[in-house]
Amino acid sequence: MKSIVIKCGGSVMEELGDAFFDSLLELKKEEYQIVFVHGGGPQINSMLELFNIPHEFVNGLRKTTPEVLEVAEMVLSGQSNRKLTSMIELHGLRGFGVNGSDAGLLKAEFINQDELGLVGEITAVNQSVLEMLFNEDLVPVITPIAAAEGGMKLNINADYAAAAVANAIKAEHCIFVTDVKGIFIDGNLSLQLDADEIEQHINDKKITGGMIPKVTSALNLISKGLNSVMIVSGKEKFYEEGIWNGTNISAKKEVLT
Ligand SMILES: Nc1ncnc2c1ncn2[C@@H]1O[C@H](COP(=O)(O)OP(=O)(O)O)[C@@H](O)[C@H]1O
Ligand SMILES: CC(=O)N[C@@H](CCC(=O)OP(=O)(O)O)C(=O)O
Repeated sequence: MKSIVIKCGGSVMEELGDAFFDSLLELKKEEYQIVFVHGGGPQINSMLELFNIPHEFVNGLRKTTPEVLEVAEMVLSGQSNRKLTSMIELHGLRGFGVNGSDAGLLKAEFINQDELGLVGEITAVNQSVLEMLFNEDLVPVITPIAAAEGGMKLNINADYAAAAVANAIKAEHCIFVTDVKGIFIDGNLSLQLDADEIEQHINDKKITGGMIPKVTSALNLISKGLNSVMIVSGKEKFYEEGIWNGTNISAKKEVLT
């Protein structure tokens, strides 16, 4: 069975349109098993501001106190997951929302508790939960909250969560859906970038902020043998008749002859 992991960022969640879902249905027709992992960073920020809870990011990861975790889970699981799962359902697929901490789907350990608080990295993915959903032709929609030892929950960056799922199920593709068409360098969309170029662009501060966890995850996946990783926009068709629109991340750039 071939599968595809689609990470949908909070930046674009409210703007997903028919074009995005047309691409999704095309992939479904090609018999890909689809798995969603979603974010919701901007929505968590808004809710924290509403509650007057200070928020802070360290290297692109949210510093997560117990209070922040409660709001993050409420927004991710209660709002972002619900919205995305409903939209998937409305567009003809059968979405099934699941929190990463349910049934040990995502297991994690602390990254650096002193610096980041309740933030984790995924150590294991319980594939039997996903297989059960695949067997029922359901599309899992996973919230990036994971279970740690002792029943504690940890907040996971959604890009990292998507990469961990793609790696675990040996997906053919991992697609990072965001609010831009792909990676822009000096104002131009890059159709393909390799590991060396990405490292250079990060050093030169041409790839910054929320794009860094995406490219880091992408390179990690490529190094583990995943077939293709793309950064695409959720505002348009990202796949049509075998053609991907966006930035392809590769280990080494193909030399076109
Ligand atoms: N070189 C780049 N090309 C395109 N976007 C970039 C680049 N460097 C940083 N970004 C930023 O990354 C953002 C996407 O990441 P993020 O806001 O975390 O989205 P998401 O919620 O989809 O994960 C873009 O909106 C853009 O502001
Ligand atoms: C640890 C950490 O940073 N977790 C993220 C989880 C959501 C996320 O990653 O959402 P986007 O994909 O929309 O950025 C957060 O709390 O914002």
